[in-house]
Amino acid sequence: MKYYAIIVAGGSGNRMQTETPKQFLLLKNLPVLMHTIKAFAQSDSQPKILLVLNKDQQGYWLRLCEEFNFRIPHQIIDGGTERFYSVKNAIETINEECFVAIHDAVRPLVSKELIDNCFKQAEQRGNVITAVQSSDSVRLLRDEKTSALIRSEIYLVQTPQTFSLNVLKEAYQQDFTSQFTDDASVVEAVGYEINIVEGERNNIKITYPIDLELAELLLKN
Ligand SMILES: Nc1ccn([C@@H]2O[C@H](COP(=O)(O)OP(=O)(O)OP(=O)(O)O)[C@@H](O)[C@H]2O)c(=O)n1
Ligand SMILES: C[C@](O)(CO)[C@H](O)COP(=O)(O)O
Repeated sequence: MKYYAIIVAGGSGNRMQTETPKQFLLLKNLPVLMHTIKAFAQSDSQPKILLVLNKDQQGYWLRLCEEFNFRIPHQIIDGGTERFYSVKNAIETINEECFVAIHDAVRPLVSKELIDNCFKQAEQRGNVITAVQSSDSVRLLRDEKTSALIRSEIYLVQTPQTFSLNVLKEAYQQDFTSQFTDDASVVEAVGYEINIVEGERNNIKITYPIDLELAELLLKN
């Protein structure tokens, strides 16, 4: 079976509030995005890597690759205005039967073991997304009233999210809605059940400044 990894790095990082988009910030002296690509390149699955980048940032990325002597092969795809369109652009370039892991560039601590497990489980079950059970109590706020949810039923979703290419091609024909916050929600909307595999607690998404500080602490030397 062939494997692909779509690494989405087409965002502008508004919540991070740094001039340089967060995917290019240094984490232990290497841009965040390079850590992420390295994890996929080191996996046994050896996926073909598609990197989605905003057109305006592609030149900057190529200069970073020179500066850091970063030689892992990857194909650059133009980003879209929403994560949905960034993923869609990448899917449209793939034309062979395969399994595709979609991963946020800003989750640089993903392990190669988790990546390999996702490809293996997706082949067995059709699709698989990574998630961890909530360790906090959770409440729903609706119509100004809060109510407790059953914590053991709540999963916090991560990436990689891995699917067969055919399923992704079908799902990404849909029109975008703001409820599509990840790939699982897009695939579910065309009728597929989504399978969960245990994620990793340190597979954090760098969203706010504190997340970068946490990643520095969590990253093994
Ligand atoms: N149009 C977009 C928006 C997001 N992403 C990517 O999707 C991942 C998860 O998105 P998020 O953390 O929301 O990143 P940003 O959109 O950059 O952040 P913000 O929402 O704070 O602006 C990131 O790796 C981001 O680069 C993308 O490829 N294309
Ligand atoms: C895909 C994702 O990382 C799963 O948790 C998340 O939904 C991305 O959300 P964001 O608002 O685009 O950061």
